[in-house]
Amino acid sequence: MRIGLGYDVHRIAEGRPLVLGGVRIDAPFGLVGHSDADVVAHAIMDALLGSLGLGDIGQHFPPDDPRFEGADSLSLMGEVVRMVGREGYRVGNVDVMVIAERPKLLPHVPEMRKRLAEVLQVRERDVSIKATTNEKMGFIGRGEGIAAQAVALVVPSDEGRRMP
Ligand SMILES: Nc1ccn([C@@H]2O[C@H](COP(=O)(O)O)[C@@H](O)[C@H]2O)c(=O)n1
Ligand SMILES: C[C@@]1(CO)OP(=O)(O)OP(=O)(O)OC[C@H]1O
Repeated sequence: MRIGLGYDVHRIAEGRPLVLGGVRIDAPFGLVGHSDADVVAHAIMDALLGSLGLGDIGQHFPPDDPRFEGADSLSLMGEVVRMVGREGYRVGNVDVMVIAERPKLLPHVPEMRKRLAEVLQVRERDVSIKATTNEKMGFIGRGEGIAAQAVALVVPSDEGRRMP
């Protein structure tokens, strides 16, 4: 079993879509990025890559590469899951902390878990998404950005899956 850590942050702007954990959230603002700027997906991808010493997402999906302009981060995550598979591992579980002053994310967590579990090829209970505000402090507290932290465990592919 191996563990990895991921972190990402994107700036908030009006007129951009807000996509978190693969879910389009109705909000008067979104996140700025070359891709869809899904910080939750990006933090998980970096945690998975880190668990196996495979570098970071920028190495695999360069932010200046036109192929990734407006990219759906869940489809990039699918590629990372395949990389994990090629190393002889599968995803065990992931745990994510989203730091956002607004909007309220709790109502969207079940859908995020569902979408992420499909791509990560795990049970929904193996995808944990938690949210916190920054108590109005700093750039997140002022509503200038949203950040996410993730840890991921990967286990050898031939290790049996525990029954639900
Ligand atoms: N964007 C957010 C932030 C927080 N939550 C939920 O509210 C709880 C309290 O947050 P505090 O920052 O005041 O501790 C938190 O535990 C989450 O359940 C949320 O849904 N969306
Ligand atoms: C996935 C990528 C692709 O451009 O997304 P970005 O929106 O540029 O986001 P960032 O977290 O700054 O860098 C990761 C990139 O590899």
